[in-house]
Amino acid sequence: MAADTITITGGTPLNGSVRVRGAKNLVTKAMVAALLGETPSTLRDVPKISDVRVVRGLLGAHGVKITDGDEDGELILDPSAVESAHFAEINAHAGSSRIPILFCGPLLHRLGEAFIPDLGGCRIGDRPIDFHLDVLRQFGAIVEKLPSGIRLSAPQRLRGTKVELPYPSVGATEQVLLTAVRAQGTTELRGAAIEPEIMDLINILQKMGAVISVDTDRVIRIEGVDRLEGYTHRALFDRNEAASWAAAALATEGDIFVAGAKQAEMGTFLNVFRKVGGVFEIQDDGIRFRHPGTPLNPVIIETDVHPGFMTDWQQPLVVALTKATGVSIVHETVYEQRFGFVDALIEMGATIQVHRECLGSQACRFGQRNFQHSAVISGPSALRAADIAVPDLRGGFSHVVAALSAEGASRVSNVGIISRGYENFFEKLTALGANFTLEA
Ligand SMILES: CC(=O)N[C@H]1[C@@H](OP(=O)(O)OP(=O)(O)OC[C@H]2O[C@@H](n3ccc(=O)[nH]c3=O)[C@H](O)[C@@H]2O)O[C@H](CO)[C@@H](O)[C@@H]1O
Ligand SMILES: C=C(OP(=O)(O)O)C(=O)O
Repeated sequence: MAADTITITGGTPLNGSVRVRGAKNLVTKAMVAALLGETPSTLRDVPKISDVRVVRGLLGAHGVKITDGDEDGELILDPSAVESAHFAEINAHAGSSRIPILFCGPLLHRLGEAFIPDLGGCRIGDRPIDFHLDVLRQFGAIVEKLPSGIRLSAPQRLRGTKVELPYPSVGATEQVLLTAVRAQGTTELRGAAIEPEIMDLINILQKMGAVISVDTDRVIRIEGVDRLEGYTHRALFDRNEAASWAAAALATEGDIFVAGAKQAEMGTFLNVFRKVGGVFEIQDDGIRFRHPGTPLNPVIIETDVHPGFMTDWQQPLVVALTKATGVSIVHETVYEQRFGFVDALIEMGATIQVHRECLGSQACRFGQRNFQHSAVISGPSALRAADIAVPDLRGGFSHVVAALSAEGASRVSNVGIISRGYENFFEKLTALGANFTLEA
């Protein structure tokens, strides 16, 4: 279903079961890693989301042959005929994803050149790529800013280096990993991000023949090798999707079993879910999340890099916090502009104020810089229907959940963006008993 506007009649709790497959934030990078292998790779549990389609198109434009395997969600990626692609072709495929920047290291190793297209991704801050370009330069890449975009070249083999990131960026850490594994010599990365998706990417690279050790205090050491093989891997589950459905269960007073969710990668979320009053049951094949049937509690949260409270969990949870009795505070420390989505919630009757100050125990990078990055949510509020437009992926999920928990019929436009990160979103809503119609 490709409809972009949905009419939702709220008031029905979401009850039932949904299954999450491989994480958007791992699967797409695993697909890029296949470029590094001399032999084909097999990736399992790949969800049908638009970010996967974008990366598939971009790999195809570079000569990678991708076929579906026998199992549903299995991709075979054959990189034996990798070739350069033209700027126009790359830009045409780059779409709404941020992943194209991660092609740089593998393409520099294989072809000696790479182009960086216009990047997509959610507009929740400036999202510069300075860390990426700085580390690529440190490996020996030449970065040229041309009128048509950024071209990178590696006249000689890239060399291992000592890198220290100013902030534990997920993407820049992956950039270092995907570049260092085939560079000459050892790379030491300090200030690395250590999100579970990064650890799973390291698992994949190790299967390919890489030598990577994760030390204490955000230090990762990579010993470059001359050759990597293809891998076979089942992707880590999408903990961000799982957290979204958990928040939806709370906001709609429902009960949702998320098949495929696992405790280990969700510990920080589960603590907060419990503090809000949510009830969860860890089972062998998933986690059941439900509303307690009594009023929800307010909480104070600061988003942070792993093992902190993930920023991508914040937006869906805020909807549930509009229903809690008392004042909740969310201090967003990862992105400077991630509260645009609350305007729609306010229009629907939520009481939310957004502040420039750091309302938390840590002064973050955005304090004193005029970014509205702390939200104060006072509840409980009975939300009412409105006509709203989805601003970004998680904001979109939140808007849909707000409409599902509101009284009356809401019209939510631009819902197509939600397919960037949620597989079979409308089918899942139907399975959970949501009352909605899609505009043709
Ligand atoms: C596809 C993917 O995996 N997306 C995830 C990834 O995004 P992404 O990899 O883009 O996020 P980063 O961790 O790099 O960004 C974190 C912060 O660092 C800043 N920064 C980053 C790079 C840079 O060169 N310069 C710079 O200043 C960003 O503007 C942001 O404020 O990690 C984020 C943080 O967990 C998640 O919210 C995204 O879902
Ligand atoms: C911010 C997100 O993703 P991206 O980096 O792909 O925009 C997200 O998944 O919430």
